[in-house]
Amino acid sequence: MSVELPLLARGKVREIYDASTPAAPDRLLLVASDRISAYDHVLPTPIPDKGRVLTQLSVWWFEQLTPVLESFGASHHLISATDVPDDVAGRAMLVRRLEMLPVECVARGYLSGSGTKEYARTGSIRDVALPAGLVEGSRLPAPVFTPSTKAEVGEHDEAIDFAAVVSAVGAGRAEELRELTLALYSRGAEIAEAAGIVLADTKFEFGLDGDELVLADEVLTPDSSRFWPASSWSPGAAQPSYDKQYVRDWLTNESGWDRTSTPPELPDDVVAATRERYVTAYEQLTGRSFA
Ligand SMILES: Nc1ncnc(-c2cnn(Cc3cccc(F)c3)c2)c1Cl
Repeated sequence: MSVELPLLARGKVREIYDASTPAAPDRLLLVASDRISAYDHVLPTPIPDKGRVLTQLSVWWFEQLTPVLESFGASHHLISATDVPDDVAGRAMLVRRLEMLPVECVARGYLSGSGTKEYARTGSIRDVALPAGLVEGSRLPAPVFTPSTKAEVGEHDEAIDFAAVVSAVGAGRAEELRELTLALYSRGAEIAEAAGIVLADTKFEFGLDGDELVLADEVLTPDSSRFWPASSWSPGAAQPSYDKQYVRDWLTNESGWDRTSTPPELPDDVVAATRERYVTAYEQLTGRSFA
């Protein structure tokens, strides 16, 4: 793939390019690859169309969430998902370049992953006390804002408390981030639930355009969120991932991989089933067929 623009950053499964021109400065191109990561490793086998499905899902969510953003006097960074280079058609977004805020804005509606461990130790998540008796996969009484700092490439994000957010962005902006994060999550979870998908948690990134708060990055995709099939939701154990479970199960039960060396290639049937999960999630959520 040869996007003839200066590469600014490369994530595990995405790249970001400088798309500014003298006529249109302060623009970036966010490109989603077909790469998939599991157990903190980028796998060698691409999932055909994963980049396109997740990009088109973000585009659709930007449309759905615009009323929530506007109610906060905020906006999103998407300029165009069609005015992009041919060789990344459908899997790239032309966006406004923002001054990114140094906070990963995570909202959790369910107990899972690091949240379960924190709850087991303290009976709460950050500064939010929770009822006793919750287990892995339990729905929380109300969604919780659990911010973290952006880690260096390859490291895990580090949990921070609300006071640290205030230190980073000021009290007013911190409160706005928490309220907007929770409102966007709640709207997303409501739409997902109607489509048979549990949106267990998600991570938003925001930036500033002048003094305006802007929703950035990818939004409510299975890479930035935990998607669980509602039909199999059963608190008390780790919930199956809507999109990555075939890959995780094969890697754990069939491949013999030791989870430290370079991961093996995926078999064709696991690739095909995983592609189908991404397409199905898109079609169930949006009601649109994936071209
Ligand atoms: N609108 C924006 N303005 C300024 N910066 C960003 C920005 C920087 N980094 N990221 C995360 C990321 C997205 C993809 C590939 C990567 F390597 C990293 C997003 C954005 Cl989205």
